Amino acid sequence: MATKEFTIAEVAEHNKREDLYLIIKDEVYDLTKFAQEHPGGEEILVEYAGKESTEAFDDIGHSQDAKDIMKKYHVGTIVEDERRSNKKKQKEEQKKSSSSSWFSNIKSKFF
Ligand code: HEM
Repeated sequence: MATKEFTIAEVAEHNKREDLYLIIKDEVYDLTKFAQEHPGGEEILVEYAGKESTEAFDDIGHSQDAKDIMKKYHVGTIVEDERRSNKKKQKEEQKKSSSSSWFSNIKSKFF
């Protein structure tokens, strides 16, 4: 089955309780129906609606059960260019973070 590809901006439009998508590890989930049943509560999912939620998901240490449930709500994948696993993008982000060191932050305040 071909999976649908989404841009991050497209997922961001599904940011409401009645229309709730999340990104976890470059995969897109439609949790509109599941949110009410979520053992961690509906509110937390609404808070992350339309957003990248990988760290939040991993930090909780979700069980294998949770990982099985999420497969049911999978609706697609992030387009290759915007994936976190995209090596080119990782390099660009490294560059970005190294150029915003404490020194360049201070420098930019003065010059
Ligand atoms: C597809 C996405 C998700 C599924 C299927 C899911 C499913 C579950 C399940 C089954 C549990 C019960 C505990 C367990 O089995 O691990 C749980 C707990 C929880 N989840 Fe999620 N979850 C999802 C996404 C998220 C996200 C994105 C967050 C945070 C922003 C979150 C926050 C929590 C919290 C706070 C708990 C309660 C943990 C506790 O009581 O100790 N969940 N979730």
